[in-house]
Amino acid sequence: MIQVTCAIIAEDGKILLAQNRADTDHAFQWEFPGGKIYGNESEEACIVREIREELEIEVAIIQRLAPVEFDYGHKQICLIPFLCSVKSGTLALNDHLNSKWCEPEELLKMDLSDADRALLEETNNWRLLEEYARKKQDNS
Ligand SMILES: Nc1nc2c([nH]c(=O)n2[C@H]2C[C@H](O)[C@@H](COP(=O)(O)OP(=O)(O)OP(=O)(O)O)O2)c(=O)[nH]1
Repeated sequence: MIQVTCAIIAEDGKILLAQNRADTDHAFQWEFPGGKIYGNESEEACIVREIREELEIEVAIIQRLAPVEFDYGHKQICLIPFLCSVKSGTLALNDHLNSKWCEPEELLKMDLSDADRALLEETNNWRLLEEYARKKQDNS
């Protein structure tokens, strides 16, 4: 089972999605940015590193949500989501084709990777994501 962390980054009531490049496993699909845990790296160190590498953004971790296990047939992943806020940086696309800030409801209309859809279908994850997006709107 491949351990993968992903960041649910909220700003102004919206959540950041990143689109996979054509040469990747889930070409053109949208995902929460993140990546595989290396060696004995902690989940938290992994997500902070991945977002720094991929998007040139420094994030603060707000909360770990429930991981989902997903079987793609040729690979099994455990996707570990973290609610995150932006500390600093300007969004760059070092690894992705595109990015999009989405209202929570809009996320569900996107062509998401299957594991990400499963993650959002967990009622508790969805509730916490919506609450967090709303809070980030009120703060802005
Ligand atoms: N980053 C990320 N990967 C996801 C998500 N959903 C999902 O099924 N995946 C899959 C795609 C890949 O098979 C795997 C993550 O691999 P990756 O290529 O993003 O990780 P990485 O940056 O560490 O990759 P690399 O060093 O091997 O190139 O998990 C998601 O929301 N975010």
